[in-house]
Amino acid sequence: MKAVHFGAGNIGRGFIGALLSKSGYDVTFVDVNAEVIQALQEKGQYTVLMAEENGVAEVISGIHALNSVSELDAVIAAVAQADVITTAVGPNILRFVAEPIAKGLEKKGDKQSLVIACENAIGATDTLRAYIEEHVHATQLARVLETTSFPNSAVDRIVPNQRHEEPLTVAVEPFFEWVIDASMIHTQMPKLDDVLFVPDLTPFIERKLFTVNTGHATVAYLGYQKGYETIYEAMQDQEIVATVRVALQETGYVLTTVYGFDKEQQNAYINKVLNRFSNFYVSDELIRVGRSPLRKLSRYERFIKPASMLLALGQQPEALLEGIKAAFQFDVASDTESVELQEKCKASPLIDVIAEVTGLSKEDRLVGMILAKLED
Ligand SMILES: NC(=O)c1ccc[n+]([C@@H]2O[C@H](COP(=O)([O-])OP(=O)(O)OC[C@H]3O[C@@H](n4cnc5c(N)ncnc54)[C@H](O)[C@@H]3O)[C@@H](O)[C@H]2O)c1
Ligand SMILES: O=P(O)(O)OC[C@@H](O)[C@@H](O)[C@H](O)[C@H](O)CO
Repeated sequence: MKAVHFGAGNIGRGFIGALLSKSGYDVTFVDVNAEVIQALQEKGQYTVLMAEENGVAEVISGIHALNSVSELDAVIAAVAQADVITTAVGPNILRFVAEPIAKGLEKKGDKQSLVIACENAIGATDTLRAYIEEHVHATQLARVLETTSFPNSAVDRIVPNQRHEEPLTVAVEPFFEWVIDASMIHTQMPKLDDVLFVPDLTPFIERKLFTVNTGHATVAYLGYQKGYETIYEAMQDQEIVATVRVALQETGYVLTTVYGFDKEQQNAYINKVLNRFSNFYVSDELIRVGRSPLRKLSRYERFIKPASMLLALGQQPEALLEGIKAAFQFDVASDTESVELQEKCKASPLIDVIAEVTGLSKEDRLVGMILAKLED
């Protein structure tokens, strides 16, 4: 069995590539980062460390790697031979990896394969599939779609930015969850150990995005305002913990009401998530967790979608608004989206910026509430 994984970064090496390898796949990483690719090519293996007391180290071996810029033909050939093609590059990068995937799928003949985007976004594989379809020749499209499944998925494991003496080593939290929408697989089911296949992904991805990621982003933005550097540090601040807890009660209300998740189980899930954020052995910079505020403040993302749903259910978002306010004020010179957001806020009336960034109309109640909060 062969797998090609685009994105040899934190989650690529620390979770998806490792799980594919442990499930018996011959894994080829594809990345634009020449240093990482060269190191993987030279060593053919790397270490995954569990970020916990006396955490074990696992060696992931037999790894191949290709540079997606200088070895494009080989990337396309690898995709053509792969049973499973995955990505963890960031939602904004999917458009760039679509072409080599499309060219590989064109070349594969009648081989069955799966393409799965492992990104923090609702319908990420749908997005990738749409880009891929733009690059597949019209005469090949029907065959490619017949022989390829494109299931959406949700991935959960905190893997911070980090530096080790051995640069390929990656420390990860022990917890992990990879959920795949089985109803979107019409080809042969893949062999993926420790993956949960579900008949409908929507509740799972929304529960993950609106609990883990809403909570994480709330801690990051509030923590950044208070001058902390890491999630762990911010989680020692009881004011922040209290706000994030209320924010997760707000999203929890949406999740239990709309998807029927059991209230007790949702509370246990929230507690577990907050414990994960408090892991002393994970040093996760607020700047990583808050990265790309324009994406995080967009219509179907971790703040605006649950806040809109809460309003539609007749409840008022309070703590979510605190997080949204802090996100609008996230001012980090190294983050291009943060810089763009701050420039927008200086150049245009706030109500226009809020409507543009959130994708809501200026008349929307939530826009008015965000404006009032920002002017508070
Ligand atoms: N780190 C986490 O805790 C975590 C957990 C769950 C999901 N995710 C999701 O996984 C995705 C990746 O996040 P990450 O934290 O691993 O980021 P990362 O920056 O560590 O890794 C992304 C990798 O993609 C590579 N890349 C960029 N452009 C590319 C291209 N055109 N072709 C091939 N590779 C390219 C980068 O060089 C980098 O190595 C994001 O969607 C993120 O939301 C991250
Ligand atoms: O990757 P992002 O930018 O969507 O969100 C930042 C973090 O919240 C995220 O990477 C988490 O660590 C991860 O989603 C945990 O599963």
